[in-house]
Amino acid sequence: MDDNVLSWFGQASVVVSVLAVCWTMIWQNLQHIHLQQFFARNFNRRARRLAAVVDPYLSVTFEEYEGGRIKSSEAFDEVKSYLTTATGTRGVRHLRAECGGSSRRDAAADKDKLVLSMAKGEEVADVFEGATVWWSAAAVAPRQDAVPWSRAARAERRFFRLDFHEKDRDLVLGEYLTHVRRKGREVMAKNRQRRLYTNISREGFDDGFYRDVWTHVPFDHPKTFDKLAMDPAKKKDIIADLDMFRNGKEYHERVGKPWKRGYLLHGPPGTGKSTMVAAMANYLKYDVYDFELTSVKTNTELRKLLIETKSKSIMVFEDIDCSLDVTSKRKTAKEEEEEEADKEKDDDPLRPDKKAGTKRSSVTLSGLLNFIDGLWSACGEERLIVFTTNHVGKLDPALIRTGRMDKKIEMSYCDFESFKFLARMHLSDGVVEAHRDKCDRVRALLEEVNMAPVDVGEHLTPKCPDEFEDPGPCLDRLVAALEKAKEEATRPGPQVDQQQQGIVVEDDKE
Ligand SMILES: Nc1ncnc2c1ncn2[C@@H]1O[C@H](COP(=O)(O)OP(=O)(O)OP(=O)(O)O)[C@@H](O)[C@H]1O
Ligand SMILES: [Mg+2]
Repeated sequence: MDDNVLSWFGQASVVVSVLAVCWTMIWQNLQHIHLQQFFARNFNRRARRLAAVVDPYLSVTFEEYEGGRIKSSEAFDEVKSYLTTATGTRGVRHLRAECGGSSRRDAAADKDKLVLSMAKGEEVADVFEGATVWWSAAAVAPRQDAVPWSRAARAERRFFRLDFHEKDRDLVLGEYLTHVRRKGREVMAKNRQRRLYTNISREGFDDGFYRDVWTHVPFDHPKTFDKLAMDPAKKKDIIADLDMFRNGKEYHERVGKPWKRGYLLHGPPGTGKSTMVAAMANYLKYDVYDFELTSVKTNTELRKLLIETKSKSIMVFEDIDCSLDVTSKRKTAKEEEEEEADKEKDDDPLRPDKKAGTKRSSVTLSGLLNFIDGLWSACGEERLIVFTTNHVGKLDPALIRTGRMDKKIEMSYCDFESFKFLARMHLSDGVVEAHRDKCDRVRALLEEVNMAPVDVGEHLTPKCPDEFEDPGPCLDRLVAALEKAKEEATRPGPQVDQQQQGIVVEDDKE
């Protein structure tokens, strides 16, 4: 009996083994005629059908970051803005409030306006052409095992989720989402608060892929072109150039050029370079990204900052000659690679020799050149890059060649036309005519000595309420200051730089 059972088991195991081998061979051959996929597909379809019966709802998520957290998602921002509309927040019990129009020049009603959106964990229903959809705001908590110095891993991942019935699939994924994005963009334009961004330095704990590579305040600079003293023809020329740029989408597409333009503003201190940037931003209604290069440690970090800038913006590099070595002989690619690797090591917070508080800008000239017109410079559109400097002669020619800096504007000392403009702005419209003698004296002195508009403006500023009524003392102060400057300039010793009067605009047309 025992022997029989054993032999039966033996035979059965042989049969099973043979069957297994046969099945493997047949299965492998079936792959060639795609039957395996056919079975798999059929099975999946059945599983999906079963799931659809149990749960007929589909969902779409809109994550805050795309491209491996490199770039914030436009779709996320559009959905967020869409959900701030009355439809988007109806029935929501917990709302988030942010300031709307905050400009000093906004009407009082706009100034008090709050933009309301739903808080995390809330859900809201929306109806579109008879279909009901549900939006919810959620966030995934940071990983518990996240390395302490990795901000990306430590930051929560926010997203919006859209749920809808399968029968509305085409309507929702087609028309509804297009409607949401379009409406969201409209709301963004309406609530748009212009911003001044800065890249603050985070010593140690920063891997750069954090959502806050830029921090910002509302951009509320009061300077406009009609408050900027300069040759009217030159001003008109700059404004026309900005208009051409703003309306140049089609042109840039046609010639296959990234939609950006470089401006170099150079001239002595106090001649209005930074003021010009503010006037440009106000004219174009763009945001301003103020690049503090001394806080940027590597070329890679500079690229991350570039990626995180938005369209319709001005990227400013103030005093570029002071921020990094733009005059040195360029290094070989290998030298730069080694230097970059060294800096990456320097940034490691766990490095024992890392000294807190040591600060250095290690962006190289080639890093900056790549920033301006390398491959990455084409991500994003409608952006101006502005460099300002007091010493244009110190800059490497490659940095300011046409294509990188398309328009070069020299800001110079005050001439008589600029003086008249400043006098009318600071004092009154008829001041030049009412004080002809004093103004003639100013004219003669301005032909002999250099004075920056900032100083002329300071002397002309009334120092007490009476001086608004009688601007004579302001003009006297200016005459006295100019005479003193003339005396100092004629005294034996180092010669004062006699720069060309007025504001000179050189234009490198493409
Ligand atoms: N051309 C100008 N028209 C009107 N105001 C001017 C002009 N130039 C300078 N100012 C005034 O002088 C002040 C300083 O100007 P601004 O900061 O623009 O000079 P800058 O050229 O950027 O100087 P720096 O080279 O030191 O950075 C500002 O408050 C501005 O209002
Ligand atoms: Mg300046």
